[in-house]
Amino acid sequence: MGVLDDIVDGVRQDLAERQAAVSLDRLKERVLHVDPALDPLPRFRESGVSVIAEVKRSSPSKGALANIPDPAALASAYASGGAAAISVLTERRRFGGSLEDLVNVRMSVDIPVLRKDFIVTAYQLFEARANGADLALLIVAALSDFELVSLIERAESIGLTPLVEAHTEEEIARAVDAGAKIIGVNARNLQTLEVDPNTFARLAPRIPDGIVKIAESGVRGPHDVIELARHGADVVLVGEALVTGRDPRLGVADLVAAGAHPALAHRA
Ligand SMILES: O=P(O)(O)OC[C@@H](O)[C@@H](O)c1c[nH]c2ccccc12
Repeated sequence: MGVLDDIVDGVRQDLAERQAAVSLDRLKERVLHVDPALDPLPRFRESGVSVIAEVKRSSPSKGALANIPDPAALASAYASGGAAAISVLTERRRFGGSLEDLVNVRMSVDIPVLRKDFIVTAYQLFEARANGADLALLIVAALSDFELVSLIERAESIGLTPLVEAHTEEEIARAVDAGAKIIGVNARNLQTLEVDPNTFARLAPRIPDGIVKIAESGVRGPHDVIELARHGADVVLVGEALVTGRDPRLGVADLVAAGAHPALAHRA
């Protein structure tokens, strides 16, 4: 069994506890009363590479990365550095996240917020929206085609924008067929946790025009952003380099600056 299956097992156990505590009907009721979701697409489609900055305490590959006593303060710093959106890891066992982190980040910024988790049921989408998320991650490798299509449709029906993550050519085809409007190419293989820095360059040509292309994982700094821009990235999603870096605001600002000149960068 790969790492992904292990993680999803743990996620299902935690989920069962939350489902016992809060009914789906209760969540649906809460969804009716939250502020409407923000649409991230216009900003993602602007010229230049947008940056999604991630609140990430630890990871299965590296263990503890950063303390992050105040995720809201970190998110505000990211926003003032020019982030287009904030990603919040809400998975508890391996990433040290929580829905509370999501709520705190939501209250501190007015840009779109992504719930980054291992979403396998509609319940988690309602949770995401009830707690203020604007986007939700859907990982192709963790879902059947039927689940993927259903979760995309359900997400959109409650105003959540799905970010559909793929790591192989086949997964990209599945994401496209399922109707994804935003595809994240994860350079990390979630079964082995290895990062292949060429993944985006290799797979981006398989993503049809009109679909937003996000390069995820292993982005270390401005140089990588320029390289990914040359290969057609609209957005980069960065966690580790920002949470372990010196200054989150400046860290984001440097990445944004590197991605700001696509006219030059795209001329591969
Ligand atoms: O910390 P990095 O290497 O910058 O990566 C961020 C993000 O891509 C990574 O956290 C991630 C991508 N897809 C995921 C799915 C689940 C959990 C985490 C992830």
